[in-house]
Amino acid sequence: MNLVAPPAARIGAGGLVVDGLEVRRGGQAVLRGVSLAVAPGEVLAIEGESGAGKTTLLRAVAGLLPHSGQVSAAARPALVFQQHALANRLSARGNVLVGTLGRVGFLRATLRLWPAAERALADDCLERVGLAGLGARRADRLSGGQRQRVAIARALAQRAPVLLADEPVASLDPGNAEAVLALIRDLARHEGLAVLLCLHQPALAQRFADRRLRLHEGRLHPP
Ligand SMILES: Nc1ncnc2c1ncn2[C@@H]1O[C@H](COP(=O)(O)OP(=O)(O)OP(=O)(O)O)[C@@H](O)[C@H]1O
Repeated sequence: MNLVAPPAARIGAGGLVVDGLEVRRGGQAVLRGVSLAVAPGEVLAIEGESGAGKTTLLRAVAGLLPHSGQVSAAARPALVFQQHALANRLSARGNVLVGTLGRVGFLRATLRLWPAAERALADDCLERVGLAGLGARRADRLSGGQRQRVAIARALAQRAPVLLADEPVASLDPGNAEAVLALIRDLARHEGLAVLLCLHQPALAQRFADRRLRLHEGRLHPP
């Protein structure tokens, strides 16, 4: 087993524990018994060359890929992707409200009958990511950095205890990349989120993550 974890006492009810994760894609073993743990308030960065299996790891942890092994989290993790995956025609607030779908229900969401409390939460999430006042702006009229902040606000609106972020700054310029990673780190610290993120750039991982691991040949190693 490839167990790389902080002291067990640090993993509270809100953290993430992955044990013996195995995933095959296209007939090949991509993950071969990956185990890790992320405590609430902690940022764990996964590095690795292209094709190492970083996206596969996050998608399996999110329950989006068939796998064997155990994934334990208090609730379904929230996901932030490299390409934001925002609905362009919706406002920033509308995109954040999508994060509340699990509570509000598809029918009310389709009719845009969002409860006042969820609208207030969406505005609060936008404020927490530094976008107060931009709630009404269409997503396709936001900058790349602002769009990634909306994606993070949408994840916050899910109220998930675990945030999975796949190359969240790959499409951003260096200044925006640092600002978004600082935001993710601060949200972990102040709101107790357990954050598992994939990053290409070791220098950024070194600056913004509490711990780093490298995925190589299907297993986790020290960086
Ligand atoms: N849909 C798929 N079907 C079959 N094999 C796949 C599929 N998606 C990815 N793979 C393979 O799984 C392996 C891991 O891919 P993955 O996308 O997880 O790597 P990655 O580390 O995220 O790469 P990158 O940094 O380039 O995004 C690769 O060998 C890839 O070719």
